[in-house]
Amino acid sequence: QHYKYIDSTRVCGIAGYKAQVKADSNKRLVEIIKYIPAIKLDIRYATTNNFMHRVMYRQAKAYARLPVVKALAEVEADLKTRGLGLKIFDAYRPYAVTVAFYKTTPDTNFVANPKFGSKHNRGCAIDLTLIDLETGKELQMPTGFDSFSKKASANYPGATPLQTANRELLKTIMHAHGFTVLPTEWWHYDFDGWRNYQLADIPFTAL
Ligand SMILES: C[C@@H](N)C(=O)N[C@H](C)C(=O)O
Ligand SMILES: [Zn+2]
Repeated sequence: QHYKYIDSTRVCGIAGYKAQVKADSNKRLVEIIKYIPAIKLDIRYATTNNFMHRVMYRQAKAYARLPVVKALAEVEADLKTRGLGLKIFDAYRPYAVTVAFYKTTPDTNFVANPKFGSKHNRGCAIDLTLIDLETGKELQMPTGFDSFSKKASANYPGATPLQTANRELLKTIMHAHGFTVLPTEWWHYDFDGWRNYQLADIPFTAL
């Protein structure tokens, strides 16, 4: 496979991925819901309700590397004691989708540069928010998902006290379990060990 923005040796396809998993089973991309059954999914890129206004995924599924999902399970357990849960908007994202995003929205504050790829392409980034377990409703945050604006900044100072408290609670719990927030997007978290995982361009249907 030839890529416009990156040397193709830096992006693995299904054969390379299978070889990596054979050598190290922690490299597996696993379906998050199989490990965290109570998690809610709203996979926007499998719908037209996203900034591309196009269906980008053929399946509404969320995958991530096994250690990422184990860390997320700890987050979920921690939140459960507070009556809260998680809703996922996106997780592993094939590299080709990042390229498509960048072609329409070449703003690297909000869309990864395909020259470097996204942590999503490594199966090491999650876009998510908090929900109330009793009502199933999202907690109020400063903006909606993929609102590409200054208000989406992880430290935006102008949100209401409730929105700020919710955003900061998410940040505190995610940071305690090995994730770091993206400064420009309150909903995007990178797994701290992301360097150990290669960029991948494998459709969900092949996993
Ligand atoms: C597109 C948005 N949801 C996102 O994930 N942005 C970051 C910067 C990325 O593409 O990695
Ligand atoms: Zn993201």
